[in-house]
Amino acid sequence: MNKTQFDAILDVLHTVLPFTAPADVCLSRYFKDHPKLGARDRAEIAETVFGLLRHLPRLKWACGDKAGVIDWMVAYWAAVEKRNLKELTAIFDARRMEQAKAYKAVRWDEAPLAVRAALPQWTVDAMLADGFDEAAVLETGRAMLQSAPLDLRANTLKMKREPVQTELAAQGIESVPTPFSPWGLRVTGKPGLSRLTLFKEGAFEVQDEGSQLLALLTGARRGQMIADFCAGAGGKTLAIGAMMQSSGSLYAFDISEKRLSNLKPRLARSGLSNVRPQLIASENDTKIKRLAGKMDAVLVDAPCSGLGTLRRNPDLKYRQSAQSVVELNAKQASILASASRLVKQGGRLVYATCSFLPSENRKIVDAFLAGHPEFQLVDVRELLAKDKVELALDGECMQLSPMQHGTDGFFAAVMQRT
Ligand SMILES: C[S@@+](CC[C@H](N)C(=O)[O-])C[C@H]1O[C@@H](n2cnc3c(N)ncnc32)[C@H](O)[C@@H]1O
Repeated sequence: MNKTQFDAILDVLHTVLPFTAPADVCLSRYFKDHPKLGARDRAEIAETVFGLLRHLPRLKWACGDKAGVIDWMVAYWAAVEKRNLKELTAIFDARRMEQAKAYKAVRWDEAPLAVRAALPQWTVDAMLADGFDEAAVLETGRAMLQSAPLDLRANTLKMKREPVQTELAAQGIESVPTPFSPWGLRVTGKPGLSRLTLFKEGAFEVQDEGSQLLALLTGARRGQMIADFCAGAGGKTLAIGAMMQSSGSLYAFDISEKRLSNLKPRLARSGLSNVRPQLIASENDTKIKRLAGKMDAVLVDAPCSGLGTLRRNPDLKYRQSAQSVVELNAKQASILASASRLVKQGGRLVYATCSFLPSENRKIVDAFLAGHPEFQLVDVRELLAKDKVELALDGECMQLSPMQHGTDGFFAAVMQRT
C-alpha cells in the first residue's frame, strides 16, 4: 500500500459511499479519468474498495458511530485483511496506528447477527421474515463476502466448449469446464478477455454459470418461438439463441433502450440472426398483446434486488431497502402475469431472479399459480436430469447459491400452460 493508492481509494470511496451510482460505474469512471494509474495500482484500488464495501456493516460496528471513511479503511486493513501493520506506517500517523492495533483485537463473535453476516439490518430482517434461520443468514452473508469466479459460456453456434478451452490455453489462459452448465468454462484468475480475437469473433461470452442454467431451463430448440421478456443487455438471450441454433424467432423485450442497445454489439459478435430486440413501454405494451398465445417458451428474468449477486455487486445491499423490495414485488407479479399471456398451450414459462429472498421468488410464483390455474409448476430437477445436469436442489424450484453451487444466487421456477 502506498500513498498514491491510499489517496485514490479515498477519492473513489467518496464517490461510491453516497450510493447514488453503482460502485463499478464509479470505479470505471475514476480509472478513465486517471489513465496514468498502472495495472497493480488499479487492482489494489479495486480490491480495497470492493472489500471495504463487502465488510462495511462490520467496519461501522467496530469503529462506532462517529467514525468516517479513513477509520473504516484502517479497520478494514487491520481487522479484516489482518495486514502487517508495518505496511501502514508510511500512510498513517501514530494515533491511527494505535487505532489499527485496537481494531486488530476486535471480537466479531460478540457482534449482533447483521454485523457477523456483514449485511445491513434491513436485509437480515427480510431474510428472517422470509423463513431463514440465524445459521442460514450467517452462511449466506458470509458466502457473499467471497469474490466471484470468472465464468464463460462457449457460443456453440460458433465453437464448442472444448476447442474454446484449448484456444484459451494456447493464449496462456487456464480454465476448467463448469460443473453444471454444458457450455461453461471457469477461468483461473481474472485475465483480460475482451482483447482476445476468440472473444471478438464471438466464440464465448462472459456469463455466470447460474445465468447459463436459467437459459437452459427454457428448453429452447431449433425453429421455436421464444420470448426473453426482460432481456436487458441480452446475457440470457444470447444463450437461448445459441440453443435455437439461430433458427426460429427469439423476441428480446425490455423497457430500457440503453440496455437493449448494449445487446447490439454482443449480438453482432454472436452470429445470431434470429433475435428481434423490441423496446416496449411497459409489460402491457400492445406489441405483447399481438403475440399472445404464440410462444413455445417465455423467460421472465425479472427486475429484482440483485442480492444474489452481492459477490460481484456488494454495494447493492446498501442501494436496496425493505421499501424497494416491496415495490419490486409488485412489479415482478405484474410482469409475470403479463408475460404469461404469450405462452402457447403446452408452452413453458420460466420465472427467474438473481435474489435469494423468497418474497421475490417462490412467493411471486405461488401467488401467480393461485390466480392462473391454467399453469402448473414443473419440477426443475426432472428437467435438469433430462439435460444430464446433476444439481443438488431442495425443492421443485431452483435456488442456486455460492456456498452450495459456486454460482450467484439465482432462482428459477418453471411452469407449463396446461
Ligand atoms: C435482471 S435484469 C435482466 C438481465 C438480462 N436478462 C441478462 O441476462 O443480461 C431485468 C431487466 O428487466 C427490465 N425491465 C424492468 N421492467 C420491465 C418491464 N415492465 N417489462 C420488461 N422489462 C422490464 C430492466 O430494464 C432490466 O433490463
